[in-house]
Amino acid sequence: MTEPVAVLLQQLDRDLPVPRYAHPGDAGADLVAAQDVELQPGERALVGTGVAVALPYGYVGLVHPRSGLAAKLGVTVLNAPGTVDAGYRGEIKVNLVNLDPRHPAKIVRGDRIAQLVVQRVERANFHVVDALPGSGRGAGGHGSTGGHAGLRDAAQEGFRL
Ligand SMILES: O=c1ccn([C@H]2C[C@H](O)[C@@H](COP(=O)(O)OP(=O)(O)OP(=O)(O)O)O2)c(=O)[nH]1
Ligand SMILES: [Mg+2]
Repeated sequence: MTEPVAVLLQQLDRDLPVPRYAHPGDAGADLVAAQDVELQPGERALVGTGVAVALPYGYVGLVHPRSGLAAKLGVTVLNAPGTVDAGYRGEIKVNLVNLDPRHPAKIVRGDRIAQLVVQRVERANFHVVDALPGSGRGAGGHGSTGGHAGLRDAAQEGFRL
C-alpha cells in the first residue's frame, strides 16, 4: 500500500466534519453540504462544502458524485467529475443537480453530497504537427464498434450518430 499524500485543509466552517474516507481502501473522501438546499426536478445549485485545500502540484482533486444519492434521489454532480486544481484555494463547491423528473430533493447541512478523489495528474506539452501517426482505431469512435441492442433499435428508427 502506498503512503497517503499530505494535503493541507482549511476548515472554513469548523462545525462541519473534515472530509473522511468511510472505509479503508475507499478512493473518495466524503464532502458534506454546508447549507440546506431543496432542488426541484431539473434544478441545480452550487453547494458549499465548508473546506478549502492546498493540493501539492502534480495532484488534482476530482469531485465525484455519490452513487447512493444518485440511486435514491436522482441527484448527481452536474459537471462530474469536478476538477479542483492544485492552485485553487477557494471553498470546494459541488454543482448538484436533481435529475429526478418528479420529486424534489432535500439536502440538509451535513449531508454527504459528493466525494473528493485525489489523484496524481500529468501535464502535457502539446507539439503541433501536420499529421498524426496512424493507429488501429484511426478516427473511429462514438459507437464505431457497434454491438449495442439499443443502438440497433435507434438505427432502425432512422437515428444515426
Ligand atoms: O466541482 C468543482 C469544480 C471546480 N471547483 C473549483 C476548483 C477549481 O480549481 C476551480 C475552477 O474549476 P474549473 O477549471 O473546472 O472551472 P472553469 O469554469 O474553467 O473556471 P476557471 O476559469 O476559474 O478555471 O473551481 C470546485 O470547487 N468544484
Ligand atoms: Mg478552468
